[in-house]
Amino acid sequence: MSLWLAAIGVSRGVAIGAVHRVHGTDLDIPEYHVESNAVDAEVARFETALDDARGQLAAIREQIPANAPAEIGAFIETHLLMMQDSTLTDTVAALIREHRYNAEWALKRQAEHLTAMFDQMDDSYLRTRRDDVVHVTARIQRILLKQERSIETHAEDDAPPPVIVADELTPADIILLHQQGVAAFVTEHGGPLSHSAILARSLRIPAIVGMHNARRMLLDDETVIVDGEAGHVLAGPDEAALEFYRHRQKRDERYRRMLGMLKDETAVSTDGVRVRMLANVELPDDSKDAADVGAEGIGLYRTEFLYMNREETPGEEEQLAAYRRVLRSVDGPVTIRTLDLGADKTIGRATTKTSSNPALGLRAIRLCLKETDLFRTQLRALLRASAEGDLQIMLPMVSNIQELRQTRHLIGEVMEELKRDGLDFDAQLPVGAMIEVPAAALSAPLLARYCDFFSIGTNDLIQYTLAMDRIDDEINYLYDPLHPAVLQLIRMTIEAGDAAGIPVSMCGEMASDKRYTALLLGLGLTEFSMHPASVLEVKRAIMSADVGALKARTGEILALTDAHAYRDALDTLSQQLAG
Ligand SMILES: C=C(OP(=O)(O)O)C(=O)O
Repeated sequence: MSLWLAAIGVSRGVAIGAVHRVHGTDLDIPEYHVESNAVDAEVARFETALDDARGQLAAIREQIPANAPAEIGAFIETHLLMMQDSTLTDTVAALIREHRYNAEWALKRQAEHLTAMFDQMDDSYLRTRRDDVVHVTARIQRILLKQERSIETHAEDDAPPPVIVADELTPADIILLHQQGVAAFVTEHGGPLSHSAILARSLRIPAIVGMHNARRMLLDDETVIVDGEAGHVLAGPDEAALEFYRHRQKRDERYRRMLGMLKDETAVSTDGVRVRMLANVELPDDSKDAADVGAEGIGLYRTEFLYMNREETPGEEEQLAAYRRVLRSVDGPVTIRTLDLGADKTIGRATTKTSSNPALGLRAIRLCLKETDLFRTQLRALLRASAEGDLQIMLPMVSNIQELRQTRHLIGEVMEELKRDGLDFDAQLPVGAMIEVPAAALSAPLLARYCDFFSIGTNDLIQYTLAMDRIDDEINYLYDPLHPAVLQLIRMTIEAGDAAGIPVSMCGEMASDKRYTALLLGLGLTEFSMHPASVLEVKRAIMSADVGALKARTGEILALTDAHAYRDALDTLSQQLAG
């Protein structure tokens, strides 16, 4: 019998594959004592599980394709090393012998001890090793509990592609799983604006979040259809459903081919307004996708992904090579955002303190201005790369002028250093700010004095304006790009940019959603940046829009005070080009 489940679709497309449940770190660990004469066998059981876990990781390491980002290998190496560490291995064996604990319980006790120790450490790098302990012990626990259905067991050629069903997936998990050829992701938690969802969209992998109890309802290896647009999962589909969705896959493919014909067209509205179409990229190699859809440049390169899944932060030369790669792969300007760490994006050598409210804590530009060595290395690499192409530096989470002044001062110092070192850079390279907190939008006319451009980050702007956590699926209903407060802030930012004569683009997810294209054009936006998968679709909407008419209509709508009339009119306007 088929089972129909619904949740939040966050990355479009249809996938047909076999369920592969990834058990998280929330395992139920049994506690019991083994008989005295069974202690040796219990230790052996633990050691076999440990060996299996090492074997799994070694096998995954072998499967990493040659073109995969280097950090994926480093991430696996760290876990392998940890599995050889005696504080984990010998101590667990000793606990089994001493207390006659079952292996799972002994491992749990030692993991708790280690994580508590890491939590208390003064060194932020060591403190964050706790996550590695949690992940490594969960892998061994899953083997002991026989709950491990690792993705490498699906490696046979004719096996259906795996649909990963998990409690939640970090951006690092997504990168890792993508390398292994997954068909779709379904998670119990997460929201459409989580970085994992954004990553799934840019990798064009259908994904659904917020499907509570998915791991209970779906069984390993059963066939499922994932509709990433509607947010539906159909388990155990009959032949008619399979036929319907195979047809949908073909239709989607035809639609993509039709859009492909727009690749070399310029985005000009029916009344002659020229709009610039830029792409967002997460990894240097993604810029190839941007070129494939004819993007006119990169509007947002999220550099934090260079820092993930690895022990050490990337050095100047490595960053320089990555930035050069992006610059070479696209024609047009490349806007590189400085490190935006914090909240749902963390790195192995995380530098953030554990904060009770990470989204409001020491993150992004705040963190960079505190950890200036980290920031200087990135600025040196960025400035050196600027000698070779049209590069712009974009600062995340700016909320006051002081941050811009400090950064500009630091850039000046780094330029002096490079001059002394005899290294080239573009002394005129544009430096701009993301407008993603309400304070920045409200003070945009002032910030504009220190910025060469603005880019509106609607993902965070909506989160901070509406006081809703972008990764919390429980309050996803509050996520509303059409909220009057959000639209006013967008409008103010565009007007401030126009008045100061600096370009304003939008790189948040709102720019990539064709339902909002008409509204954004009506608000005066002329630069859109989005993941490559949406560029052609939004371009198509722009090419059929009359911007003059939309501006007049948008002005009238925003002046409405009747909430219902406002909402209805906006919905109509939003749908106008979305068809
Ligand atoms: C583009 C944005 O940044 P992030 O990487 O945080 O999604 C945004 O906030 O809109």
